[in-house]
Amino acid sequence: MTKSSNLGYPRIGEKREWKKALEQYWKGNIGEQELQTELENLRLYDLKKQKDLGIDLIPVGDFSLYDHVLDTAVMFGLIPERFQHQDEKSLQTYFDIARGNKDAVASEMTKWFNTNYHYIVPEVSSETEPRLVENRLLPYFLEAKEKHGIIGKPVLLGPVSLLKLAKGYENKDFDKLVEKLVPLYIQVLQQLELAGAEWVQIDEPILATTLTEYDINVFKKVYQSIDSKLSSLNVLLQTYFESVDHYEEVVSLPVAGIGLDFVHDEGANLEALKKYGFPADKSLAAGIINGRNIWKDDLNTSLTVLETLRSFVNEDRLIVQPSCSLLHVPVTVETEYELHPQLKNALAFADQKLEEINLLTEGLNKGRQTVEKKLTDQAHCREQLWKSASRNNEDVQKEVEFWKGVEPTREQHFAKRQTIHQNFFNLPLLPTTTIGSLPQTTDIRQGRLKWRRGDWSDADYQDFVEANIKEWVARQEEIGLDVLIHGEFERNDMVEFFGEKLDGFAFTRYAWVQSYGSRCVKPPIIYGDIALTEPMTVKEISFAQSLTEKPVKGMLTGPITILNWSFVREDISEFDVTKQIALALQKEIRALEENQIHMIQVDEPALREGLPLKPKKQQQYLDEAVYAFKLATSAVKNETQIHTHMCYSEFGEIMNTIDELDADVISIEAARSHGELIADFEEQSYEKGIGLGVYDIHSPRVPEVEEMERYILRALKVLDPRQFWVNPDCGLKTRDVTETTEALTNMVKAAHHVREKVEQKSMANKG
Ligand SMILES: CN1c2c(nc(N)[nH]c2=O)NC[C@@H]1CNc1ccc(C(=O)N[C@@H](CCC(=O)N[C@@H](CCC(=O)N[C@@H](CCC(=O)O)C(=O)O)C(=O)O)C(=O)O)cc1
Ligand SMILES: N[C@@H](CCS)C(=O)O
Ligand SMILES: [Zn+2]
Repeated sequence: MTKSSNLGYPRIGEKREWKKALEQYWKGNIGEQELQTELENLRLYDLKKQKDLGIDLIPVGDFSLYDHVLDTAVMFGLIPERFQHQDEKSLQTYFDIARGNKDAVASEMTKWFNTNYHYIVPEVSSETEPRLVENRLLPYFLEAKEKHGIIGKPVLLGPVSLLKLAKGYENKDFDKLVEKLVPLYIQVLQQLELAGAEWVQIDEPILATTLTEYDINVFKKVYQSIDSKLSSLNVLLQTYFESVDHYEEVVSLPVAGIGLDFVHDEGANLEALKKYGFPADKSLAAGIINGRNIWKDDLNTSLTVLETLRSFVNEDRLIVQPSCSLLHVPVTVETEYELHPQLKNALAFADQKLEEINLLTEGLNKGRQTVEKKLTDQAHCREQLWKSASRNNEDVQKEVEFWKGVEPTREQHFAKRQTIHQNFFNLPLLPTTTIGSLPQTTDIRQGRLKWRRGDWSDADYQDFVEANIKEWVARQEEIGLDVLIHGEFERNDMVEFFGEKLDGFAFTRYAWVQSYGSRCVKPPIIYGDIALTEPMTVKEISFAQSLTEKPVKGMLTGPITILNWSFVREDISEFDVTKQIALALQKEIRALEENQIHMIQVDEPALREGLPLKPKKQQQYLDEAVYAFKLATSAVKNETQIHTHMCYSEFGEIMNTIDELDADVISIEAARSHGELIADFEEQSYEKGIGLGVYDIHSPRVPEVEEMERYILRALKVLDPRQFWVNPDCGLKTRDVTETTEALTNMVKAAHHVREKVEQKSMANKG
């Protein structure tokens, strides 16, 4: 019999119970015991649901109190030195590493491969001595067994991926560190074996990236050692997000099962399997349902792929599963009462995906005819949406066609624009600004809720938003910032907000997905052709500008970020969707200019995240990203200064692309990654305006003036003061009013101190 399996279930709960419990705990409103009880209830509910949905191999230990990479690091004693004096098993230490405390900065946070999920980067030095602090999988395994009679499949991030994702050690010490970790992994696995586990899923997502022969040899050694120490426990080596480059070697690793993604990378894993076969003594866990999108699957095609796989793999050794953990999709479509039925019928979130897996497994085990009717019904639901009028907006399609082959370019080169901007804005050296959002307090979110529920009229809500803008324009002036922002108070999220305003997007009520820690996002759904029907941001930004003599930066989200942070239709290319978004933004930018907004920031924080994992696909993606950004931003007047912003990714390798965007100023996160980005500018020259974040906005800690001064001075070792801007790492929506006011006041002081130093130096040089 073929089995069904899941790789990971969303941890946040149907109504974000997880997030609410965590935040209540952090605020001190509930204690640790209450938090743990709340989370246990949630876990047990989710386990039961998966069991009821008919899943044979249910993951345990995929749950986390913050992030699974942090869990694995802490479990093996990979605790940053600055937290080592704290109790290594305490919840306080765990959360402090993730969030920082008043004495110590948090660990870096970065994107989990090409997703909008962020993990906490483990800090490992060449001298680190890992040790098993506690086997955190064991209680999860026992809980599932005792409470629901489920023999769960513990999930664990593998040692090679863990170290590849970590930072702080020299490459030459990689082997040595892996060797130290392996016996600890073995201990964990042996304890699970003893407790009765039959399968364990070891995630090695790094196998879907490009690795060297050397790395592959490390894999061989690691899994050989693990295999030699286990007797009954079956190791399932799990890969996801792309195909594996070294197919033959990967499937030959000494493990009981291999998990492969049969959804992404245009069937490359399937091709490799057909060419090289699959070892007869291993199980194949076939990732056949897309864990990254929310569309109902084309089950007919998937069943055909599975039937092909079955001709290579014995039916008892075939496992049907999603392509990756369901962490990246919302929990259930059931509660989306307000969606148009045509759209709702075409959607599958985590629970519906598990139903699809069950159905495919049944189709394999009992024959296609037993599920034929359900397959036909599902195909019909898909077709209804596919051929709907929303996908046929002729005006939009003609405009996209018109731009084909046209290279959008600004009228003047940067050097000329720079002079025009200097005269136009007359900003001081090291101008200070922020990234766009200001604190989204409970008061603001409650106000929006009242408006959405109809307790407030549109006019009430508009007055409320304007009152906040007014208060904060005054506060920004008082603090002494040079370039102001309106604060994004009217926005629930930087992508969802635009999705709500543009044609072709649908938005949901509960379809949340974890982004980092307790923070969630509700990606809008791009189901049709995208069009701008009326200006989206002009009212609030013009209002802010009317209150001050200082420039107010208009604030938009860029085409690639809107694309990457939405769930996207699959009937046309992503590039065509991006161009539709870019053309809508082009119109919005024109409207802002017509309303006297001369500085416009077009955020692209997801540009780097979306970089394909396979190098062969990267250049095309980057070219398309540049094209879309320029399509949105190039048609502006010479005096208009275009800004962009990026955060929480590795930027070194895309510096050329950043330059090609031709934005006049870019602000990039740098402080949370502990200043690492500055080194990239030692190797590469960059001439346009740039603000490297001088403080981490994800930590409640308010940085001192001197600390930020040091950041600025460090950056000025490699960047010219005439190009440098002073700003935080990212938007301030997650911070409170006091923290924000204090931190920005300190930031402005730091900028002024350095400005004076630079001016004195320049005078001295002239003298
Ligand atoms: C910059 N980042 C973003 C990413 N992705 C995005 N799509 N958006 C981003 O901004 N990826 C990279 C980073 C990740 N950073 C963040 C930062 C902050 C958040 C965040 O704060 N998320 C909020 C949800 C925001 C939101 O939509 N809020 C709604 C309110 C929804 C709600 O909870 N309503 C309640 C009632 C209101 C209440 O009582 O508070 C309800 O319906 O019950 C709004 O403002 O209207 C979060 O809470 O997690 C995300 C990513
Ligand atoms: N303008 C946005 C960018 C976040 S990446 C903000 O400030 O929140
Ligand atoms: Zn940002």
